[in-house]
Amino acid sequence: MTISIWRYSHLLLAISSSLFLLIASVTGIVLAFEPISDSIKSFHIKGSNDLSVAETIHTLQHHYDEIISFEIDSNNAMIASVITKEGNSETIYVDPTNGGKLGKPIEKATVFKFATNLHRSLFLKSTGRFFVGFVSFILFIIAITGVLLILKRQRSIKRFFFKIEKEYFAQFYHIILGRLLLIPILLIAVTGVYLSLEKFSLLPKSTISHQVSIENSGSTPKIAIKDFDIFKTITLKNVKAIEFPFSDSVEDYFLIKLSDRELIVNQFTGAIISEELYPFVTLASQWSMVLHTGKGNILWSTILLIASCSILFFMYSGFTMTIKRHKKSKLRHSNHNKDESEYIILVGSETGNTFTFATLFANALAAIGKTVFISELNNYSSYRQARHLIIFTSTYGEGEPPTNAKKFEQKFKAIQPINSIQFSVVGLGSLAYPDFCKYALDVNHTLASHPLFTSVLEPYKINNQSFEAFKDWVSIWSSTLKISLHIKQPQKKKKRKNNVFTIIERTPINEDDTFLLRLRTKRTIDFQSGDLFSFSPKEDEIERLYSIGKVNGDILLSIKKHELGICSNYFSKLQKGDTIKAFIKQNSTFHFPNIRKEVIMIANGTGIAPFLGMIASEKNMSNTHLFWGGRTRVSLEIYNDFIKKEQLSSFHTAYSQTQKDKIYVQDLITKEANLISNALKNNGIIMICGSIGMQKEVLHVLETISRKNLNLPLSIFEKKNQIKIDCY
Ligand SMILES: Cc1cc2nc3c(=O)[nH]c(=O)nc-3n(C[C@H](O)[C@H](O)[C@H](O)COP(=O)(O)O)c2cc1C
Repeated sequence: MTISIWRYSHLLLAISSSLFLLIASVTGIVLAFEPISDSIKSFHIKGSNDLSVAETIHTLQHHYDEIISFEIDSNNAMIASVITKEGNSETIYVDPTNGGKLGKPIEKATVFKFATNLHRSLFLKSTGRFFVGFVSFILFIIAITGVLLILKRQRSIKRFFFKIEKEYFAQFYHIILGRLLLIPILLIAVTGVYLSLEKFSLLPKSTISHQVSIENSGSTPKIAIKDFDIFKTITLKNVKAIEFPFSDSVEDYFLIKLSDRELIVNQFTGAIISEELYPFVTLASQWSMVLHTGKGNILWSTILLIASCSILFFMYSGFTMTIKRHKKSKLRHSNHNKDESEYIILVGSETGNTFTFATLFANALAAIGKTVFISELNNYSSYRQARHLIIFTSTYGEGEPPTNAKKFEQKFKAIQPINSIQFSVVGLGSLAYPDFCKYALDVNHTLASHPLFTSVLEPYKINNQSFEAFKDWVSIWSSTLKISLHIKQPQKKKKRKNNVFTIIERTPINEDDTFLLRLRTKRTIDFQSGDLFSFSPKEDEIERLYSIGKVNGDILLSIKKHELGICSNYFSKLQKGDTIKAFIKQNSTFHFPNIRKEVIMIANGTGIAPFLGMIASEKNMSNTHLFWGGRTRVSLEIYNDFIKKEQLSSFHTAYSQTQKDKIYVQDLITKEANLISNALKNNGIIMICGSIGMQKEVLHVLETISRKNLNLPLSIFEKKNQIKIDCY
């Protein structure tokens, strides 16, 4: 299957460096604990950072016979090399406030020594160091290609942190963690590369050469060290190390290493003999070390720890995603070659889901003895025996083709068909995106504009990979072509963890064969009205989804019993106290808006269920209007208890069977054109729930109103997510 260049690079680099990344991240996890452990055992004395160098030297000189040097470690503790009054030479941690000995420097723990060597050089000396540096560079590229993939998915930089549609655990958290930990991972990679370049002396020279000023090099006027101006102004906070003069000779001096510069100070007069800023390369090395190791900063080392763990997770989730995609996109072998086949099936798919449908369809045709050829849209060609072309394609970006369909249009223009062909296009997409199945519509348009291609059916759109909708299309297509097709069930999905729901109330079945179920579960589940109740009956294990109303924490379902409906018949027999196993799927694109806006709720039949929950949960519905279409007044009765008319701004009903002239919900909308156009203009939300037929009619009316009253196409408001749809 064709995959985009960025996904390909991301994957290839991840696979090729996986072993090294595994070692680097596991040792990185171990090493992240070192700064934490060091800081717990630190000899840092609180408040000592603010002592001046003058005070500190004065205190130490009282306490020790001679001071050779001292340095401040990454945890702000002072290590000094001294000669004690007893004449012993020692390197010890001292308390700068009183000069007292605190302890001896602790040797690095064996586990950290081992992890450091493995992390830095894989115990392979220079060769290993080179590999580690190179893998850091690869990690950097993996992170950048990851960013590009997220940008492609989110469609703009502005939307980088916008919501991600959850397909499955590995995919969702790969993206979520990738966004959250992008900066630490980039820093780990860049600093890793920098430190390796430094080790191989590939960076510009970073040593300082001091220019000694002659006029400050004399030994007069002699001043006590504690009175040196420069020592009085520098506090320990800024000091990295100080080397004391080797002898009383005027050529020997204090060497002061600060965080950004080095100073040479006359040991008699306290005058600055030389002052040099560190070059950028040295500062960058210091920063790289701190950022790469987290030394001296527990918060940063904790972030590094999380980032190292996340790299392991990315490896797991990345491979899971790849295997999943590969499995889905594996094309079954066509039972005939392209020039022998009567039925040509072409697939446009980015992440493999569309292949599942196309393959089921191809199998069904092959099962009744048809010659079938199935391939990717990019492989479009001429087909000697073809009579039917069936295209299944998803849509990406802003109505763009998936990667394996990008060349289709160009090839279609270039290749002359041999025979006249009947075609059908099935779009797989999601209503969560403004350009729902747009690419399928484009393909349909391209085919329709060719004289040798004849359309069998209107292009058909499938939302969220609905198997039900797919089966509907197969049945329409096959009855149009007078073929009897049997679609075999897809492979059973891994069982999800169902919850047990108890029926706590039900209404009798009314004259429209509709009834309400109220369900409760013992476990606390976080859900909202508009989410979906997922139930898979034992008979076929195919998932059915029902829009939920949430009423006082219970689930309210409105169900219409269909003569042959496995689920609706099963539900219709459930009595109070019965239990069923199901789970709740989040459907955040159909939640009531959080921000107070005008909301127009439009439903027909059982589509009212989520709105009943919204009315029950929302205290303030002063800006909310409900439009509902049913057969008769009696149809409304089962819902009456939940509709608080006085709470709503307005409630409009359309009964199709009550009067001679049928009135549908779209007729009510036409009548209230001003209400609708004002809501659209003022960023209000229109929510539609119910049958696909009603959705089509309502959208048509909304389009007309929008164009007439606002002079704008409805797509403007669809793009701004002002139209929310949950129809089936
Ligand atoms: C990043 C991204 C962008 C998408 N853009 C659209 C879109 O513009 N229009 C649409 O109808 N569906 C869009 N979808 C939904 C997919 O087309 C839908 O999930 C489809 O079933 C995926 O099929 P595939 O796995 O075969 O590619 C998008 C999905 C993703 C992840």
